[in-house]
Amino acid sequence: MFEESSRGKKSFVNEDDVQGLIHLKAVIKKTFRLQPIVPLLVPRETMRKCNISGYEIPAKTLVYVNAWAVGRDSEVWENPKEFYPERFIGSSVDYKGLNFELIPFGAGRRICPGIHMGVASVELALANLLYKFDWEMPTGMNKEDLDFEVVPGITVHKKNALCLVASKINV
Ligand code: HEM
Repeated sequence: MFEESSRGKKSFVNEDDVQGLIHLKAVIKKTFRLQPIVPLLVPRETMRKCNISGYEIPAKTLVYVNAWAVGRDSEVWENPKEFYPERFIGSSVDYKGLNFELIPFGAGRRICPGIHMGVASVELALANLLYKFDWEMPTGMNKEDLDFEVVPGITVHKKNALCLVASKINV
């Protein structure tokens, strides 16, 4: 992700530096796909009667779009449950609302207006944590012990905190 020789030398990884971190960006996209923060987006109400894939939807029906399920749909994603962020490297699939298979920020008129601020915050925080520290699981913990339980709600949060051991890298 970073050149090992230059790691930790700057005081802060900024937005320009982040643009070159292709692998980090792919990992974030992959995480948005499998663990969307707003899994059912914001509910819609139909304005008039319509037909979606053969289903008659009456006017004024509350409709939820399941972004969580879309991100795991084997009809659009090969091996959907696999941790394989490289699938996004060189791919034009993005989360800006034009590719309906990846909609962690929604799409259309009600797409998240904070998308750029949200992405920049996640990228900058993660890049700086990885730039300054090495990260390990606590002794005795294996990747099989990682738990993905969440507290349900319009936005999801981890049920149990992920505890990791951070060691500041020597510059
Ligand atoms: C990683 C960070 C974020 C994620 C994943 C996210 C995701 C979403 C999603 C999925 C929606 C619903 C879109 C839809 O139903 O089509 C939404 C709506 C919204 N988001 Fe975000 N968001 C993030 C950050 C932000 C930030 C930083 C702001 C403001 C500074 C923001 C403000 C809003 C607002 C105001 C709406 C409602 C838009 C409307 O209904 O017209 N979001 N967001």
